[in-house]
Amino acid sequence: MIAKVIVDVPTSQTDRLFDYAVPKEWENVIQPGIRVVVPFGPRKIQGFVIDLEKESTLNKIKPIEDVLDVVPVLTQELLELGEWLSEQTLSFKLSAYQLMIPAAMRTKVKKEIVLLTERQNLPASLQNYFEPGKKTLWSDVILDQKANLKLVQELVREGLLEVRYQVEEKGHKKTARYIKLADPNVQLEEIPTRAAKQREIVDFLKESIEPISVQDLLKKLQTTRQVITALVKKGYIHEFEKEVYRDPLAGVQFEQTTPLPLTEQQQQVIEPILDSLVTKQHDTFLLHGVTGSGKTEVYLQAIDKALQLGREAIVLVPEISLTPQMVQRFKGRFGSKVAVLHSGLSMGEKYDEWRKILRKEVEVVVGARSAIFAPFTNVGIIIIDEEHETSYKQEENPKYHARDVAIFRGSYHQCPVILGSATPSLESYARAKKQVYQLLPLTTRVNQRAMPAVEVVDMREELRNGNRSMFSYTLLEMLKDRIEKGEQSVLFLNRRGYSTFVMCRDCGYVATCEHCDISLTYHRTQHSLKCHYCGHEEKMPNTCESCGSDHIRFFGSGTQKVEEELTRVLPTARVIRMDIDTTRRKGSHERLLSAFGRGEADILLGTQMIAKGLDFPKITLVGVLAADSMLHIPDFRSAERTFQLMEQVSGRAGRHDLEGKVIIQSYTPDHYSIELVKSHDYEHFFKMEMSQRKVALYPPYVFMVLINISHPELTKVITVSEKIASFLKREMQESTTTILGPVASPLARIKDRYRYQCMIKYRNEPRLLETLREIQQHFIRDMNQGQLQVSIDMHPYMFT
Ligand SMILES: Nc1ncnc2c1ncn2[C@@H]1O[C@H](COP(=O)(O)OP(=O)(O)OP(=O)(O)O)[C@@H](O)[C@H]1O
Ligand SMILES: [Zn+2]
Ligand SMILES: [Zn+2]
Repeated sequence: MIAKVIVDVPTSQTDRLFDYAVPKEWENVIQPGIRVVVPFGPRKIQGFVIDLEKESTLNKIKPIEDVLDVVPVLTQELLELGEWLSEQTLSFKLSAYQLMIPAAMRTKVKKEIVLLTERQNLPASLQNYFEPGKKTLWSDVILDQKANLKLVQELVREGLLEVRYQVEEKGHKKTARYIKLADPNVQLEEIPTRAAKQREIVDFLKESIEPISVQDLLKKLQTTRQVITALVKKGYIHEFEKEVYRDPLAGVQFEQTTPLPLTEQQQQVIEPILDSLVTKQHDTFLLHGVTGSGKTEVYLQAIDKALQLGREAIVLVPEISLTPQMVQRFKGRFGSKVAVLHSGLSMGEKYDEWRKILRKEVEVVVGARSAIFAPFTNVGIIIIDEEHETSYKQEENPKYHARDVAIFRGSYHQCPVILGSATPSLESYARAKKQVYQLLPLTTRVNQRAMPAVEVVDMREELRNGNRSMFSYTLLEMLKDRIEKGEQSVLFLNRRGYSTFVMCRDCGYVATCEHCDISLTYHRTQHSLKCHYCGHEEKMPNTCESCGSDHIRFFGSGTQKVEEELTRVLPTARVIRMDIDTTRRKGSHERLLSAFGRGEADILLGTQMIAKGLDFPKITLVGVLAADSMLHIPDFRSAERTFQLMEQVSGRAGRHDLEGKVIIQSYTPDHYSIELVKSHDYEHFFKMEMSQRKVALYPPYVFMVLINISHPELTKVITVSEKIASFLKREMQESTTTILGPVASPLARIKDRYRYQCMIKYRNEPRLLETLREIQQHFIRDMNQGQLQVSIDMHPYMFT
């Protein structure tokens, strides 16, 4: 028997299956999805077993040296998914598989085998490894006798043993002492009546189904340690170690919630979802529901159905909205059936949550992007909330999009996938229009609550009227009014995109590229404006091309500056500032939000991180300080992002009984992405934006690939970039595919590496993946030496 192994060496040459002999004793034990240690040249390294075969075509193969898992850490589905993912993202198979297992398992920590039963219940040959009070290391058992592995594997399956990583962490409290009856049928009369306390314990244990921890028992029965010890000595009860998970939410009380009666619209959208669940059909739904329309309740009830059918649920939410408020809603409905995965967890906590999934101790996982790889085997529904969020795309290798993975898994399990958003991505909405996805609209807020009234303030006008402050008269008046009434306000400042573009403060004019319809970027060193798509360059103007004013300059200020200004104009206002600086420490994000929730501040001032998920009844005013800053990022999605963000921020106001009001300050109030927020008209925005994309040839009309080339020497970057561009021009279909560049990247130098990029726009290019692979292969030697980097991003979201 031989095993086909992907080894832990991330290079192109080793990105293939290697053959290793399976030792006789390990046949039928080693399965696909198990990790092994194999000799590789002079070293011993880890690898994933992908497949097993009768024999090898090679005549000399080395044997597997050690086994790292008793049960596969990757299911058959995940093995196939990894293969597909590495093809689609042009990355190493190894990297794809490593995405799917928790970091704790990739570190070099020791494993121990934990006894979950009495020693005498083990086969005789294993008993000696388990001395009372001593830890049993995996390596001692397995490497001693190869045949032990098979035994251990069986015992793990039967639940008598468990293999556990020793992830050492601060505050690590992994096990507790537990007790249970030695003989569940013990007669109470056997214990002398004078030992009343002992009788009480035995009586209690006879009644309880689950083992109880010593600590809990002491508290419950008001008894002492001595009584327990006496019972253990007499052999009536057993004391043992039991794992307690590191629970990130320990101590947090979740109020149990029950399904709400659905509104008519909610009823209409849930029906097709339940249909596809029951008939085991893979459909992708786009749940387009305005802010506050009750999408979450639809998710909850659809998940409920999946669980009733004995299937599992995966829910993705953006990292930024994985707040206790969000987690609460899932834990409140499904309690301990929910595992939560997000980047705020420690390595050990993540490992614990992941194991709960693998062992089927939970049925629902709520998590950020990587939770899409949850090792469930009977998935019944996959939900991606806020599907338009770009954080669902991973920006490092493998550069995958969680939506694509969701659809792969949905089709594997023949189950529905729900993409939900108040402002769907253009790509998804276009697919829904073409009936690739099924559109499910929720057009009104729950209980007919009004959408907030939006007013756009023209900041050019303010300047003309002599107001040079960053707050318009209207916004300032409204803020004062809310403070007087004891209501709350949210002030949103967009930090992205500052000081890359130049704008006329008199007329709002922003210079754009005449070829690409993309904002030009200011380059300080040459004092010029450049296009990062095609390379077009022009001189920095001294006067506005549109109105002749000389008020043409950079734009922007930070949250700290806004806060200072705010306390100057509104000295009595209590302000909570939320930005990267104030939320650096673990837990500070939640602390600030709950302080605001308790009404300890009048104004919440913040960046992107306050744009979504907030559901506070007293927020009646939302102010957006500079709506334009995102609009002029050199990115073809900038209008889409602006509309989405404005709509999301507006959605925070007036979600409950009090009416909401939104003030958007802008230098380009007539731009459709700002103008259309007034009427909350997504459909109209979609039409406008689609026509722009059509003219300029951007997704969803074409697909894109971004190739980034970097090297410490500028000349080398330029030569390689030019070679790549001309190779592409030769290989791709001239009539339907466009190659843009090479051109310096928006961030032209990072960490002393010069950066250039090429872009491909295509509709249908059957040889694309193959050609890109060829490029990777061609520069393999330079790349291995670490100097040159050529990174390929299929369907890119970041153009820096
Ligand atoms: N059927 C219902 N009956 C009564 N209240 C409901 C119902 N469905 C949802 N709600 C309530 O309406 C409010 C808004 O719902 P929810 O937060 O789910 O909306 P959403 O569409 O997810 O909004 P957003 O996109 O802004 O996050 C919540 O307070 C929720 O509890
Ligand atoms: Zn251009
Ligand atoms: Zn002007």
